[in-house]
Amino acid sequence: MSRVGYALEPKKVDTFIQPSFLHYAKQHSIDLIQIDLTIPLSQQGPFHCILHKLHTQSWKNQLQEFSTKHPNTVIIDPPELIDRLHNRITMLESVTQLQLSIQNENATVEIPNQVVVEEPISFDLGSIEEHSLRFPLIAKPLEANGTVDSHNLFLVFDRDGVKSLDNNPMVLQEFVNHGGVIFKIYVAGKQFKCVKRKSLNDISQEKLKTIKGSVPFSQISNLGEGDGGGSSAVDKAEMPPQSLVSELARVLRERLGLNLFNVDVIRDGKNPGRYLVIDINYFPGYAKLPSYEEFFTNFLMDVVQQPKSV
Ligand SMILES: Nc1ncnc2c1ncn2[C@@H]1O[C@H](COP(=O)(O)OP(=O)(O)OP(=O)(O)O)[C@@H](O)[C@H]1O
Ligand SMILES: O=P(O)(O)O[C@H]1[C@H](O)[C@@H](O)[C@H](OP(=O)(O)O)[C@@H](OP(=O)(O)O)[C@H]1O
Ligand SMILES: [Mg+2]
Ligand SMILES: [Mg+2]
Repeated sequence: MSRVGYALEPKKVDTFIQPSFLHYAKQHSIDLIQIDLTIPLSQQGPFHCILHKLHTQSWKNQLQEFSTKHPNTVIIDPPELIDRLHNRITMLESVTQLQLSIQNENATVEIPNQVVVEEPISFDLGSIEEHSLRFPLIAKPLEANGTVDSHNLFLVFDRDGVKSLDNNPMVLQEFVNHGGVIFKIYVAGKQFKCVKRKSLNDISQEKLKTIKGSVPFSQISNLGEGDGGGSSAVDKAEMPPQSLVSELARVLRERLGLNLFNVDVIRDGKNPGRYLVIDINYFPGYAKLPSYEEFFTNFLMDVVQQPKSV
């Protein structure tokens, strides 16, 4: 039996550590063991591998100490590399200037045009022109550290909308119409899977003439059905080419130096060969994937069979 320790928030334990997963992993000689956060990590183990999604300095110190004492334990993943996903600018840096070699596909992968606003109240609106940003924009807290606040997004329709934002560092990103469907590529080491989900509806030119200021994300669904969107749009949407999905998963895994993440990708409604990465999340909700038990166990088997080289 290989021993895999996990250190996760209680909510994540509830969703991710399902009995079906524990059972499937055990059948494949993987024992998943909950790390007791009330006891120093150094007093626990041994572990072939440690999975974690905790970001306190105390946890990072414990991991560092454990790793020094037990260099053969694989830490999935290094905290300093995970930290790059906690800032919405550094998160997307690995995507810029991606030269994907996608066979037989006329496709590009980019990120939306965006700018950081440190203080919305005193923001120099001239920067909007300077960065050639076009309304509507989507405003996202710069910090993406898993807190409720980090998911408080706004649609911004004009300059007054920028001024009305909460006075925290934000990223202003161009909203790209994409037919109301988002593609989520889940990566776990060499394993990857792309699924489609409902996303924000397109914003029509008509609507743009009538809506002013900014609208919090929680109210965006009240803007009406829009053009496209809805669950039938999801059913009808064509998946991105498999070669794009596999290349994106492979290249990002290499560039980020991470094993566990998902990538949110949209397809430009005006240019179906243009794909945009809008978000990358560390250790996402794998349990939402069909047969996640097998998907994740395959990953763990790769890790324990080839320590330190996944
Ligand atoms: N640039 C964009 N253009 C169009 N739609 C966007 C854009 N950015 C985000 N969205 C929409 O807003 C949603 C939330 O944005 P994003 O994924 O960046 O936020 P998040 O808080 O990090 O979400 P989560 O981590 O839960 O996936 C996306 O799933 C998509 O529907
Ligand atoms: O709350 P933070 O730490 O930010 O992480 C969330 C991610 O941002 C989301 O992307 C995850 O949902 P998806 O797996 O549907 O992307 C979401 O999955 P979950 O709610 O199933 O745990 C979380 O992992
Ligand atoms: Mg997202
Ligand atoms: Mg996110």
